[in-house]
Amino acid sequence: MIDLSQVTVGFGGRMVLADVTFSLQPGDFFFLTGPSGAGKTTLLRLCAGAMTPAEGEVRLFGRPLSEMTSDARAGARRRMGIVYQDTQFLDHLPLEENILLPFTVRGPVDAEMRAQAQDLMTWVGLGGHRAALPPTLSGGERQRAALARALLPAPELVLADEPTGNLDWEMSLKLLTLLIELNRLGTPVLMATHDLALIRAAKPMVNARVLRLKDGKLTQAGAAL
Ligand SMILES: Nc1ncnc2c1ncn2[C@@H]1O[C@H](COP(=O)(O)OP(=O)(O)OP(=O)(O)O)[C@@H](O)[C@H]1O
Repeated sequence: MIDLSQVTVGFGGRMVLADVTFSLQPGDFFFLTGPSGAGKTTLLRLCAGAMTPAEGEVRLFGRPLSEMTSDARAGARRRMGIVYQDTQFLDHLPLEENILLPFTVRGPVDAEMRAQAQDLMTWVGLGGHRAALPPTLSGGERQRAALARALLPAPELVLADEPTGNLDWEMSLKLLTLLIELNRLGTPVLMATHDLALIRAAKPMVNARVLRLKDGKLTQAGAAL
C-alpha cells in the first residue's frame, strides 16, 4: 500500500534518511522508534505523500508519488488515517464538528456519520466534550480527538506520529488496543513511538515488528518486541 524504495532525505546538507527501503502491506503493524530527531516524522510524512525525497521512489497505493498531481496526492491521503504530533483543529468549531471535518469537506453530514463520530468520541473518553472548543482541551484530550478524527472515515491504513505522547498509561494502552483491533481487521498501522513499555505491552496482543531509525538508517528488530 505504501512503498519506499532507497529513499534519501536531507535538510540543509544534513542527511536525515539515507537509502531507506520500507513497505507497508495489509495486516502489517509496525512500531517506528529512534532517538529524537532521527527522522521518524520525516518518514511518516513521506508515507503520507506530504514530501518528496531527494532520491529514491515513494509509491502510494501502487502509484509513484513523482507521477501524482497534488490532487492525486490529496486523494491518496484521504484514504489514510493520519495522526500528527500536532494535529490542528479549527478553534471556533465545537469538538464534534472538528471530528466530523473529514466528512464535512466531502458533503453533507448525515445522522449515521454523526452517530459514528459520537461513538468514537465516547470510546476515546471525549463523550462529555462534544461541545467543547479546542482551545479549552488538554494536550491529551487533543491527542485523543486527533485519533478520533483520523479513524472516523474508516481509513485503509493508519500512520500515527507519537499518538500517545501526552496520554497517561491507561489511555495509552486503550489507544494501542484500538489500533490493534483495527489492525486485526486488516488495516495496516505504522506508529512512531518513544515508549518502549508500550511496545512491550503490545507483544501479547499483536504480531508487530519494530523499526528503528538511527543515523539515517532503518533497521528492523523483528524479534526485539
Ligand atoms: N522542514 C524541515 N526543515 C529543516 N529541517 C527539518 C525539517 N523537518 C525535519 N527537519 C530535521 O530533520 C531531523 C529529523 O526530524 P524528524 O521530525 O523527522 O525527527 P523525529 O525522529 O520525528 O524526532 P522527534 O522524536 O523529536 O519527533 C531533525 O533534525 C529536524 O530538525
